[in-house]
Amino acid sequence: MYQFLDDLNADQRAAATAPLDGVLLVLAGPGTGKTKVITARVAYLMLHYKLPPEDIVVATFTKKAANEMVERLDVLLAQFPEVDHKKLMIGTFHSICVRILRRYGRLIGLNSGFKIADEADSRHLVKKAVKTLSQEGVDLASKEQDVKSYKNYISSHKNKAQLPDDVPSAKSANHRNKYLDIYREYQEELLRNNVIDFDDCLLLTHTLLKKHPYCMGRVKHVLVDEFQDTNAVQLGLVYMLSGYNESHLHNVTVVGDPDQSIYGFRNAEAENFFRMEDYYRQKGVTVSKVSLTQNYRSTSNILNLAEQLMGQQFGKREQKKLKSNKKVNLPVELFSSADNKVEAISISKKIKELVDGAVFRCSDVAILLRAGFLSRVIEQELIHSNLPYQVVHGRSFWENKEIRLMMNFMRAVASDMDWLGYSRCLEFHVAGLGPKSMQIIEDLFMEQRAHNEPGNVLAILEGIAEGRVKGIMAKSVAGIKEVLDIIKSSRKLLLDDKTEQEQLSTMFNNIVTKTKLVSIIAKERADKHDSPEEEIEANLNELQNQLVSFNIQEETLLQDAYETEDLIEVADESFDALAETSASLDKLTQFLDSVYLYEETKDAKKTAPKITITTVHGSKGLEWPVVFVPALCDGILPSQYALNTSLDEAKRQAALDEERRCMYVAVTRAKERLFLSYHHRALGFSMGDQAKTKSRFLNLPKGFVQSSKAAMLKGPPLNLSQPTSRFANVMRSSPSLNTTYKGFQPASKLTGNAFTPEGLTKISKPTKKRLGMGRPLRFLKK
Ligand SMILES: Nc1ncnc2c1ncn2[C@@H]1O[C@H](COP(=O)(O)OP(=O)(O)OP(=O)(O)O)[C@@H](O)[C@H]1O
Repeated sequence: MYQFLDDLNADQRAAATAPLDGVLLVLAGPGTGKTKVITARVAYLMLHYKLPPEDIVVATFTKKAANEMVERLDVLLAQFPEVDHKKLMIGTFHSICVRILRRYGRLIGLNSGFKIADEADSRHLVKKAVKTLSQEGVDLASKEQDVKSYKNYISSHKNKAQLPDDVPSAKSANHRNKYLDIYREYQEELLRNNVIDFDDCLLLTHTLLKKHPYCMGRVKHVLVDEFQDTNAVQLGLVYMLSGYNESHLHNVTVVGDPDQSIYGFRNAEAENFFRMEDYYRQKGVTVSKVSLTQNYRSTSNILNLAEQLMGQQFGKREQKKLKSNKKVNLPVELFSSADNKVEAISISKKIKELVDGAVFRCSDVAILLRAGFLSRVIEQELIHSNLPYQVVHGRSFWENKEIRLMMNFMRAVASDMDWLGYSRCLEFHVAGLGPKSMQIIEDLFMEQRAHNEPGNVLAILEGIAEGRVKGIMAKSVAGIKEVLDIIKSSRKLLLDDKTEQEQLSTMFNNIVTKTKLVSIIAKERADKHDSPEEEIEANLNELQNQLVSFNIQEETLLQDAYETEDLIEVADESFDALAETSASLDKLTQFLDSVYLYEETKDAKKTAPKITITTVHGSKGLEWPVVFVPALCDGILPSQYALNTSLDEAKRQAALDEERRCMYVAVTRAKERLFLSYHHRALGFSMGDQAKTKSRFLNLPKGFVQSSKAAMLKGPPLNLSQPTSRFANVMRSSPSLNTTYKGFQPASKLTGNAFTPEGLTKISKPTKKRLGMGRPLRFLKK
């Protein structure tokens, strides 16, 4: 009927074309085409059942997955120009919720110009809540560790859809729950500061839809990808989004694989499949299930190993019988090395062998790591071997000081209501601005907020600059004037008669230059590096790239006039409050939102031919012909936490099961070749070398892997004093160290460093040092 259905096998087609009404659960193993099916189903819903795209909600696990789905739809629907799939409400749960809150948040007292709090904001506000309660006489510990446990308490309740009043102990008057007091005070702080935290994106939408379900009353179908990683609030959101439109009640499609549930630390619950089934059956809704067993990705050796691994699971699990369609079936290789450096050398040699044999290209290869810190030693060896690679960033990139500061300056440029963003800029840039002066400014802002105004930090700072506020030292007033100049001049640049990309990049450079960010942070790091500018500039270039190349998400669903009169009023007020002065400012705001929602904007698969290094969590939903999973040692995979004997048995087993699923996700990314490895010593830790043992997950019966002892470590010894030009070539191709975007001047140019749009001209000592170059490696000295 539709050509795209011809590309599906019978089970896949049954899922894609299932009846519109009712609940469809697609439970299937890795590589069985779940993504393909959900995409085809969306197309089918629009074409066959004529559902308007703006009435369909599609929740994906990452922004990347949403983009990929839209691209696939571009192809599937090429012959149907009448269907505008760009209007789909598609994105991560968090981004969909933020869009809903921006539009209707007013109904629950939220200001539409809210910002999303980052880790630092949220920690700061917890500390503030503790301070306020302590001043009221509550005895509270306030060490970093305590703050962390307060945050965990808050987050775990938010993930169960419990606001302070919903926490069970809130109803018992018998004892005072200090944690709950902090939670309550923290929520007030968020509101006072006009920010919401990461968990609130979901929780507040949940609260909104509970009270005002008609807001999203036109939704006709809800689809969720990677359903095994949803938490209780997300499940509740699915119920609500699909539970109001009477003509399309409870129309839901979810796809997923309980074996790939690896977000337990964010309270994801793989049992949601079964909960959902029970919930709808009790409501008398038809629930149908389709399972997919044909695997199109991996060889049978890879599939057998994966199944064997999951057979060790403590928890209940149905056996999977996946069939491979691959003709060539090479063994999975396992090798052990004396230490992590030998392991890294073995990996780069093996990659060279595969690439030189012209069987694979570098872009066919991925190295998947349990934790980001494991990449350093591997990067070093890839550079030595002249192998181009890219590191797909984890959270750590966003935690660099220069990145956090730039983000705060951009937050201030984007909104005058963002006191937390402004306060970090003031702390950084204004000399002599002590806690007392900061308190004066904060009090003025809070006074505005107490009068139900959104708050305007810029106006307060202007008041100070004009001498209308007492108590701020003259030296600080001069600094405040500079901050005002940075913000105002940056905004002006966003209105210049230039392309959007040029506006954003000149705005970015303006902040870098006027704050003297590079030299100030470099000075702070001088004791750790010989010349840290290079690393700071590389990071800033990367941030600038991400900003300029950011893809704005269409918000059509929420801009359509389908609402009742009351809702139109709410939405219009929100729109007025958000009335932006330029498209670039709009884009800046969306970019900031996406970063605070931790949505990686760079696409791992779309860059030049390079080896990908990423974490297992970052590899979800992706596939490569060749996959290496190194450092399979107890304490790494499974992580130390899961081995902690002080945990009670049930918790320890659950943690181990989650770690095992992590390994399952890693190995099932491989299409043709899979290389597993471990080492006996980890070198180069500040506490000294560490002895390591083989991961318990590798205790497999004979025949599943082909073992060797660092057998690949052959060939000429590595020359560690290679000419710098050789490094330069590699550095040029490594975006993690130097990226440029066509059409704008890299931030590094402003400080005249060795970066050029073409790449690095030399590797300086600090970079070598960061990557551990320039000193003989221990194992070679032996
Ligand atoms: N019917 C089919 N015919 C040919 N190739 C297919 C078919 N279905 C899926 N594939 C291919 O199989 C691979 C895996 O598909 P997809 O990424 O959709 O799987 P998945 O089930 O979402 O995997 P995972 O859960 O591991 O992320 C892709 O390369 C896809 O193009």
